[in-house]
Amino acid sequence: MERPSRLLLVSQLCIRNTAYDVSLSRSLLTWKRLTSSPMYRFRPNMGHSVPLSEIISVRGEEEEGGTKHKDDSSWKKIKDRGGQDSRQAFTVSYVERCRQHRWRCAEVTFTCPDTELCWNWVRSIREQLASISGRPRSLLVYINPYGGKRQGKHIYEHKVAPLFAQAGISTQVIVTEYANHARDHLRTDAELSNFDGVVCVGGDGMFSEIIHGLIWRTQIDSGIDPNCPDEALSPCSLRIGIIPAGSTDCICFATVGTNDPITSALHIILGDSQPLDVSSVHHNNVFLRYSVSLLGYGFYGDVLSDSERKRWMGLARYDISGAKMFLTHHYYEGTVSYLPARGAVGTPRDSSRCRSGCAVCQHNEEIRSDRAVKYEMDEASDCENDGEWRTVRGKFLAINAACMSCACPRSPKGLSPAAHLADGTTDLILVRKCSRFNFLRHLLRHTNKDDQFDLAFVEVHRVVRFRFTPRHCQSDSDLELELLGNSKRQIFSQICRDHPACGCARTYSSWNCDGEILTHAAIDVRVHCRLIKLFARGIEEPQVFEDLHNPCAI
Ligand SMILES: CCCCCCCCCCCCC/C=C/[C@@H](O)[C@H](COP(=O)(O)O)NC(=O)CCCCC
Ligand SMILES: Nc1ncnc2c1ncn2[C@@H]1O[C@H](COP(=O)(O)OP(=O)(O)O)[C@@H](O)[C@H]1O
Ligand SMILES: [Ca+2]
Repeated sequence: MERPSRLLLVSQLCIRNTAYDVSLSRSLLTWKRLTSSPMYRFRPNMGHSVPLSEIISVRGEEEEGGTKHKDDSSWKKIKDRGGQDSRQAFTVSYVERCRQHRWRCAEVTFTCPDTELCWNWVRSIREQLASISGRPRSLLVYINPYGGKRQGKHIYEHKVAPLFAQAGISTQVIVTEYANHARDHLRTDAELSNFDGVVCVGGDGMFSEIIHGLIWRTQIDSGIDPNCPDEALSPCSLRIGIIPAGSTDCICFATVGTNDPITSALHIILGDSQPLDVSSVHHNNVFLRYSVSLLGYGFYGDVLSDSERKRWMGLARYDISGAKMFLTHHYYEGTVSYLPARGAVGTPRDSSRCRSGCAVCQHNEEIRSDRAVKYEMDEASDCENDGEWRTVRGKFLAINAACMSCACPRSPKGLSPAAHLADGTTDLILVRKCSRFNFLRHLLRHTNKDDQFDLAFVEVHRVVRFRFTPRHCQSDSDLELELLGNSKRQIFSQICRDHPACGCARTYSSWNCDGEILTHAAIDVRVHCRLIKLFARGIEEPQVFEDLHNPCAI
């Protein structure tokens, strides 16, 4: 057969005793059934192509009596029915897309007429895989054994470790022994130069530990003071992988489209890279925390504070605390000041969504860096000089900021469906005091197709920085009246008296910062564009023809 110059290898090989034309180029592995067989002459021959970038591994294979013995180091002979060595075979593992953004590892075994040809195929595919840049060879893995349903260790050992081993990735695994173990290890002890990335097995709280360790370490190594809210932070070079094993798994869901451990492991193996915006939170020029997903005061802060006392309930704690906080219907008074995102493409009310290779994120990153070069100053001073602070005062049921959509199984479109992962902005959502019925309408819209912002008491702004100052003394007698005024409300105030720690009679709420409680109510928040990178690629648009050929997708 004539070999076109762009192809590295072309051969006739067999898949399950059927002959195929198989070719390898620098970007694709393709196999197409030979049509010479009369049996197949009248059937469509679509062929199958796998991008090299989606091949996980190639290995030699030995089949004996129906049992496969796998050997990664070399190809092996396949015995025919009479036990004679007759053919050689190799198996290619690759990514197959299933429903709802899930990926699986598919395999195809090619048998070859002779040893040398088989060796040639294995070697050529391995050479091409080795030339792909960005695939991790060595990872530092932290497992929270107590996250979510306490399945972190099991998930890692049974679903993830075998895939990493298959892809030739070496790992150092640390099962955490206490809260902030991973954060502190990353801050000071970990020898990071030995690794191409860090993986966390757990939920949003565990991921938060990892970013706090990595960002802090990067700033200290770069001589940057993390306590100064105006400092431009240095981006982290190590990528982070999330194996979801938590309760909400919002960061994984919003960056991959699913909270499936195998899918996440495959994104890590392929070496995907997705930059993420990070907000820094300060109080009186003292650093408090970083946030990548939800920063919520009022409703979400109260739900988290209440749910932490119900950890023993597992995942149901958020539903119970959510219902309770909805009934208490607490509002908080204060002032929100914000700096709108200037010149950025996109608004929180857009119908388009941030997807893999998002043009809005790319555009906004370009204008941001152009502006930084033009003014020769860091982003903050640039914005502060040119931007115009706006102020909103009032009584709020919730003040939320979402750096990303915050999509999660509980709310598949998220808190701010049109927010972007890496555009340098956060969506500031202000839910003013309203009736319980209206608040319920707003909440329910997080779970259906209706627009949760299309309500008179909700406003949303795309911002690069904001501050919140709570009203210091609750002199307003409204609150008392709300709680004690009529018999119906006394029922709710009773709930509060029975649970004094729930904060129902307080002036202040706390902030829910990616699932961690911040007790300071007055905060200064600034978005740092693309401060960290994940082993992810953003949510992929469904492929139109994918389902026709892929049994796993149907
Ligand atoms: C009547 C139906 C109401 C449905 C409202 C649904 C709105 C859900 C939006 C959820 C956004 C979640 C953003 C992510 C938050 C997580 O960081 C945090 C901690 O997660 P984890 O570490 O995995 O436990 N989760 C929460 O704060 C839970 C919020 C649940 C609110 C009901
Ligand atoms: N070994 C440990 N023991 C106790 N807490 C831990 C441990 N490792 C991590 N944590 C803490 O557990 C909290 C919840 O973890 P996470 O993995 O996010 O689970 P969930 O999604 O169920 O909240 C985080 O705040 C994290 O700091
Ligand atoms: Ca963003």
